[in-house]
Amino acid sequence: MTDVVTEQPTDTVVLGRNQYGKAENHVVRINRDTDRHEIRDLVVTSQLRGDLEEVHTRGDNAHCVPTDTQKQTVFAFAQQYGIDSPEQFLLRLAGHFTGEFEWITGGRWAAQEYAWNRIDDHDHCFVQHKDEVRTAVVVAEGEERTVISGFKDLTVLKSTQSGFTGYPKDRYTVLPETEDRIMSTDIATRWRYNTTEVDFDAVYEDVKRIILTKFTDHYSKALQETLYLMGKAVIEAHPEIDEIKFSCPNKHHFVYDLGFCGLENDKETHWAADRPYGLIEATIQRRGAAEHEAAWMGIAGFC
Ligand SMILES: O=c1[nH]c(=O)c2[nH]c(=O)[nH]c2[nH]1
Repeated sequence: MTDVVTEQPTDTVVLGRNQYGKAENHVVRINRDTDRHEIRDLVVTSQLRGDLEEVHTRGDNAHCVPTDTQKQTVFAFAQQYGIDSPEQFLLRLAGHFTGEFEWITGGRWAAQEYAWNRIDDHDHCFVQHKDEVRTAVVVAEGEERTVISGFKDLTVLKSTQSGFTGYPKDRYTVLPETEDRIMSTDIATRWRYNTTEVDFDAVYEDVKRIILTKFTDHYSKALQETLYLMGKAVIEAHPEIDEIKFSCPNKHHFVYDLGFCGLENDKETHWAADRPYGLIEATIQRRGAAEHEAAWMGIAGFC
């Protein structure tokens, strides 16, 4: 063991302002009390201030409430008290930390909330309250024109009616099977027209509508199945579209284990992990239609 060097306060430096904590705890709280689920989606940062002099100057952690404890508290409070509003949630955290630890005299608590709207007033399917980014590509070869339209960053979530079972298991498999999980993705899609005689705005809106409605209307056995069903519905409804591609992250939402503090968590409080994520890509084509590899050249991120 190496010698522990404890720095003493000196005449040359003093500790200035400081605060510390756990940043960007992404907590998704589903209220499942009735079949009509409610969702609150917050990214919460907790930082403590107070008598932390010796934590810094002597390496004495007696006053250092771990950032991990701050994180656990955020998830435990989401489960225990729910999330009425970001402000109320942060005030509760502030009250807790300053009340629980007498040397913690203040702090800073911040949140960003992602708002969700119901898809078609659905009970448990939501689309994030932001606009997607629309994309368009035209490729010319001689007289031929090929149009590929699409969008990205259409974020959707179903809080139930999704599972993942029946997959092969080997010695590296730890994932438990589930028949009830959150499924969420940022939909990126592009579709290729077989004609330019199209009301592009109208078809765009209809493809988006079909994709959103399809997302809601089935129990999903995997994101792969849902992408296939969405693509199939688009191809079937639009004879002017021969091919549609998807590139969609499976945005994992892990049920937060709150057993450490005796709280049950029946798929209500989730940690929305940003990385790693599944990446599910697929092309759905009209049977018998000509392929057009050259039109896709230069469009990255789709297979
Ligand atoms: O919908 C899913 N598809 C997968 O391929 C997969 N793999 C995994 O671990 N979870 C999931 N979920």
